[in-house]
This record gives sequence, structure tokens and C-alpha cells, in this order.
Amino acid sequence: MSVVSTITVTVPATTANLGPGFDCIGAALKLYNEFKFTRLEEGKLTINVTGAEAERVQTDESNLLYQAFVKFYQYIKQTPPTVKIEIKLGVPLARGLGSSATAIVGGLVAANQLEGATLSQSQVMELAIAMEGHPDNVVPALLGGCRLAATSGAAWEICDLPWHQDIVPVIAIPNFELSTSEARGVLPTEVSRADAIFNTAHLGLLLRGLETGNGQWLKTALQDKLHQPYRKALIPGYDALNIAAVSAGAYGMVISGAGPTLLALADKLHSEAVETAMLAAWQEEGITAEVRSLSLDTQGAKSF
Ligand SMILES: Nc1ncnc2c1ncn2[C@@H]1O[C@H](COP(=O)(O)OP(=O)(O)O)[C@@H](O)[C@H]1O
Ligand SMILES: N[C@@H](CCOP(=O)(O)O)C(=O)O
Repeated sequence: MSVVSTITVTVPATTANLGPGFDCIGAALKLYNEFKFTRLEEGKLTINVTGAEAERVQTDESNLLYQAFVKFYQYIKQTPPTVKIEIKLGVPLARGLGSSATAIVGGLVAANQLEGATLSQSQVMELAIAMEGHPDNVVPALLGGCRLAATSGAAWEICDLPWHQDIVPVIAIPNFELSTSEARGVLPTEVSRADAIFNTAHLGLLLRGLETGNGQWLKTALQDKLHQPYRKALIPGYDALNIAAVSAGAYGMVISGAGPTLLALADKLHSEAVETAMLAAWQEEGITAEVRSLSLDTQGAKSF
């Protein structure tokens, strides 16, 4: 492929962890950020952002999308070109829906496409994981679907996880932010053997529950002892939404990524009732939220 002057990349939101899969599984959702890069022959970096909360995104060299773009050129040992960047935000910022992953993947994929696909998809993926520090949001953002990532030394084994068509992700996005670094800051550095065993068993059950749609398995599987017990205090209304979602027929509820968005899994018959119940529960806490059912994105980052 040849070097090009303009590229547009769309990258899906993600919901990472899915309860017991802390830092190793995540799914891409049909909700997107769009990034357009245009090479400039002269002038300086310009970044234009549109969409909800656009004013919260940096428009200088500290912009995460641009940092990922530069990282690509550092990797191939070249000077980055001057570019104009246009960002259309569809993924809410700092809500646990992988906005940072979209920026990292978007910057790397755009640079790679501008340079004629110099790097393989695996190389781009490894750069993205190294930048984000964990694989569970950048991997589905890049590849789509529900993905498990396991490391083997420096290399990564990525597994595409079957997701039964009747399982609907219902996401409840509150009107407040929670940065991933703050939500990681409350986690203990060591866990007990009992908690490690608990999560190992529940993750195994989750994978089979997602594949088969077995509601009984999902109900048990969506429990976690590694991150949610510590993080839920950062999310007012967590217990009330959990009770509301399950009472309305959800299999269970978890924190999406590092939060504060909450994710319920339900079957198609109950997803609407679950949406209504979660919204009402947050309203009772005095919190404005947006609640919607989404489907899985299966394509990941796309460029054109
Ligand atoms: N589209 C974007 N362009 C540039 N930077 C972004 C974009 N989206 C997110 N970011 C950066 O990532 C930060 C949010 O990252 P993080 O706390 O990990 O939340 P999230 O759970 O949404 O990934 C934002 O405050 C911003 O600095
Ligand atoms: N495993 C990470 C996932 C963070 O995802 P994000 O969508 O909040 O960026 C964590 O739980 O910290």
C-alpha cells in the first residue's frame, strides 16, 4: 500500500472486565468515535473536536489520540508529519466505555494507514496494549467482538469469545466522570487465594454462559472479588441499580470498565424493563443518566 494524505478511522466503545474478567476480557459496542487525519505541508498541529463534552478533550500535543499517533512514528523511527485532526465524539469521556482505548487505537491505526500499513495488526495491537497498560479495552476496540487476552511472555494470545445472540448489554451512563487511574488507585496490590480462586471459577463460568446464553450460569458468573468490591463506593447508587436491574429480570449487573457506567446483561424479553428500572434507580439517587441497550460491534477499528 502507498502513503496517503487523508485517513478517517472509526473505533468502537468497549465494555471491559464483564465482572470477573478484570484486565483480561472486554467487548466492543456499537457506539463510535471518528477520527480524521489530514497531512499538512506547512503550518502546525490543529485539533478540532465536536460532539458531547468536546471542550473536555485536549487540543494540543497532550491529546491522547495525537500521542498515540506520535508513538507509531517513534516505533518506526520516523518524524511524524504535521497533521490536522478532526475528532467526532460518540463515546462519552471517562465513563468506563473505553474512550481512552478509542484514542489510542485511533491514533495508531491512522498513522499506520497514512504510512501504507507498514505494521501488521498484531504490531499495532501490541503498541496499543503497551500504551494503555492492559489489553481488555484496546483489543476489542481494534478487533471488534468479545475478546480474551492472555500474555505469554512478551507475546499476546487473543481469543474471540462467542456471545449468544439473546444476551443484550444494557448500559447505564451517569452524568459524572470517573477516571480509570482513580478507579485503579483504590484496588489492593495483593489479593487472597480465596478471591483468586473465586474469580478463576466465575470467569470460566462466564465464558460458557456467554457462549450458551444459559441464564443460571450468567447469574452466578457475573460476580467478582478483584475490583468491584473496592470500586463500588466510587459509584453512588451502585447497590440500588443492581437490585433494580436484577428485579427487572437482568442476569446481573457489573461495572463497565473502570466505571462509573454500569452494565447489565439481560435477555431480549427483559432488556427494556431493565433499562427503565436502572434509569429510575439513578433518578431516585438524584443522578441524571442515559440508559440504552446496545449490540456488539464485530468489526473493530475501520479506516477509509
Ligand atoms: N477522543 C479522544 N481524543 C483524545 N483523548 C481522549 C479521547 N477520549 C478520551 N481521551 C482521553 O482519555 C481520558 C479518559 O480516559 P479514562 O480515564 O481511561 O476513561 P475511559 O474509561 O473513558 O477510557 C480523557 O480524559 C482524555 O484525556
Ligand atoms: N481493566 C481496566 C479497564 C478500563 O476500561 P475503561 O473503559 O474504563 O478505560 C480497569 O478496570 O481498570
